[in-house]
Amino acid sequence: MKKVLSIAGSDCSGGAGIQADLKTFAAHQVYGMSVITSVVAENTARVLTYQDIAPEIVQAQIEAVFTDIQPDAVKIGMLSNPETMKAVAASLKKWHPANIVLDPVMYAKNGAALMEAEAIDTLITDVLPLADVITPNIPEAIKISGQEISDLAEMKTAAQAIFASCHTAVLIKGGHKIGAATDILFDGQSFYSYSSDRIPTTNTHGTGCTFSSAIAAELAKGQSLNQAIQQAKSYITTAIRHSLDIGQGHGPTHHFYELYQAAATVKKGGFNK
Ligand SMILES: Nc1ncnc2c1ncn2[C@@H]1O[C@H](COP(=O)(O)OP(=O)(O)OP(=O)(O)O)[C@@H](O)[C@H]1O
Ligand SMILES: Cc1ncc(COP(=O)(O)O)c(N)n1
Repeated sequence: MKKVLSIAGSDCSGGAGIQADLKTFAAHQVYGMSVITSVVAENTARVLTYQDIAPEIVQAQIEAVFTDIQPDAVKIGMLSNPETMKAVAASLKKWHPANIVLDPVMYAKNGAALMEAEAIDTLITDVLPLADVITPNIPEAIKISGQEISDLAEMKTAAQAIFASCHTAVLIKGGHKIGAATDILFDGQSFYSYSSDRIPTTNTHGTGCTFSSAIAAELAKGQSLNQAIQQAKSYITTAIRHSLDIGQGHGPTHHFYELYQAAATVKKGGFNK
């Protein structure tokens, strides 16, 4: 069985962070592991507060995993401060795992900050270059690139600018744009586009976490980056289509193996909910 590690924050309400990642891994039938970077007191509507795990404990968790089990892919989510970023970067340099997918989490769906504003420089210089692909949403891509993004052409320009600074493939997610949910990948040479109709729902808590974990699971299974994103795009679209009306804010995406199978069928053109 393929093994995938998530290094991310904990969402006690179960929709985003480590909890979404482990559910996604289970649906993909890969063995999931977790290194917790921060404990976030949050629910579908708001973030109350969070407490970061000490950097040496983050490193010790990574050490515990890698001295025993070699992950086939690593997904990285919430890293709220420069010290945690540096600790994770040092561990990645030590163990140099294959297939690192980094979701540069800055805000929760409701707008609450999950990364300190001054950590952006460390993110860009120390962490992004270690990933194989990064998956910013539009507000995150604006912060990283320093460019405005209001349409697909500007998504492409921003992806090129981000690639120029970190030499890592960049997948900018269009979930925050009006219109179709179109994501753009720039791998340093070519652009690829992944699109689905926008599903009319506010139940999108954890979409970014789910998508990046699905990409990591597919890379662990040996798919190319383009294939992995195609499969993961079908999975996130299906998980949003079946999202749950739980809680008073943005309900969570839904995960189970049958959804993964259904998503695989969508890709072949046969599944139509
Ligand atoms: N309403 C929607 N309908 C269809 N696809 C969507 C919708 N919202 C988001 N997506 C897709 O979900 C994936 C995650 O994108 P999104 O921009 O929501 O990530 P994110 O903002 O990082 O998520 P989060 O805020 O949960 O961290 C992308 O493939 C995006 O196109
Ligand atoms: C621990 C953690 N990590 C990431 C997110 C972003 O996900 P979302 O924007 O869907 O709330 C989150 N809310 N909590």
